[in-house]
Amino acid sequence: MSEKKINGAGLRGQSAGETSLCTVGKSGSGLTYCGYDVSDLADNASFEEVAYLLFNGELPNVAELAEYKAELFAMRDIPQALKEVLKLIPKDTHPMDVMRTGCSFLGNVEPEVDFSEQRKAANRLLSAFPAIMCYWYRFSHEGVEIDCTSDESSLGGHFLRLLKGESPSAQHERVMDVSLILYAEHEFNASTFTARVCASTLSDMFSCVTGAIGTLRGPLHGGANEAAMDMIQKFTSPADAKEQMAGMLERKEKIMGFGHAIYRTSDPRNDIIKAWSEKLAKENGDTSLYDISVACEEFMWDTKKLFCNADFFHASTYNYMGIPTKLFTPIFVCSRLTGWAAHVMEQRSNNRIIRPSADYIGSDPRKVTPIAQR
Ligand SMILES: CC(=O)SCCNC(=O)CCNC(=O)[C@H](O)C(C)(C)COP(=O)(O)OP(=O)(O)OC[C@H]1O[C@@H](n2cnc3c(N)ncnc32)[C@H](O)[C@@H]1OP(=O)(O)O
Ligand SMILES: O=C([O-])CC(=O)C(=O)O
Repeated sequence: MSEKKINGAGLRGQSAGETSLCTVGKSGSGLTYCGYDVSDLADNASFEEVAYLLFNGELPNVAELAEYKAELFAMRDIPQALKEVLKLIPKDTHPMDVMRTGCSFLGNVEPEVDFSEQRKAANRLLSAFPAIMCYWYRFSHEGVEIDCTSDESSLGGHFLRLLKGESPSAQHERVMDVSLILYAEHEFNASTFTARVCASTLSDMFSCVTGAIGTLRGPLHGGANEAAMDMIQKFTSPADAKEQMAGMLERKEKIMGFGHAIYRTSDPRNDIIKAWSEKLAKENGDTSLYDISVACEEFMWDTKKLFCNADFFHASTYNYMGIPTKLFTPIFVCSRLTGWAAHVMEQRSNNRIIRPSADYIGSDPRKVTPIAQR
């Protein structure tokens, strides 16, 4: 294999278009949605307000939010045909593959016929994703065919209710809301860029989102929250974490949940989700997972100057809320759908097909040797 080239690889540092949705590593705490700092939104808004903001460019007033939530509420159930498809998917399938199939199938039975339906398609997916995930999970793991509707007023609460079959505590509902806000949007990250490339061919919303789900699945992107959980669960104590991580670095293994393509010294989402992890740990009475996570953070900073990204403390936070590890990345999907769909709409509003060039590094021109002589 040729030596790895870093300069210019991964399009790093190159602008690939314009957006009015988000800045990363520029102003405020380092992450803004439509001009609002993410920490301000996490403290003072709900996920539905953030979804409205991303789709409309402005935060809703009381009446607009009530109307929007009623619209989402009415679309939470999924068609029977989709339930039948979900029932066929085996238990050991990765839930991200279930989300991908669920999204794609919904696009079969409720297609976005033309772009005048783009907002409806986006809201439909936003409302239906918790049901797609939980219907499959509860059927394949517990043999239960759940009711996909609930009277929980927030999408985060609705998801927890479908997952556990009971109303979540106000605190768990709030943590889920904050988590969904933190994951909602992040400029031209890999999955969003996938969605925009797909949109630039004038494809439909369901295709754009299906492609984005496949991209988010990888452990270098959204899949890192699940991978981080798998890692910290293996550590028996803070000291053991440091020792084992030293070995991983020596073997040149990637430590999931650390580092970032754009941020250089910290990810502004980390402080927020880390504080919730600590709060939940104390209330849980067993802080060991949190303490191990803090040891990992210290070790990575001291040895490599690498910091926790949004995914790392999400692992312990979700774990303290009793969420199964394999559903961590699908929750990211439920949130990031808002960013993806907003970018699809933005791409469509000023479109040119995305088609960069490549530097050719292959063979010089040559002739085909007849097959018998090769
Ligand atoms: C919500 C999100 O998607 S946030 C990202 C989630 N992903 C992860 O947590 C996976 C772990 N992290 C990584 O793999 C990387 O930091 C990425 C993919 C996030 C960013 O990749 P890049 O932009 O190439 O990172 P960057 O240029 O800062 O890294 C350069 C070097 O730092 C080191 N490095 C960066 N992150 C890590 C890490 N987590 N563990 C060990 N070494 C690392 C590597 O030596 C890397 O060089 P190499 O992989 O080419 O040998
Ligand atoms: O921006 C990135 O490259 C990855 C990321 O943090 C995100 O998508 O939230």
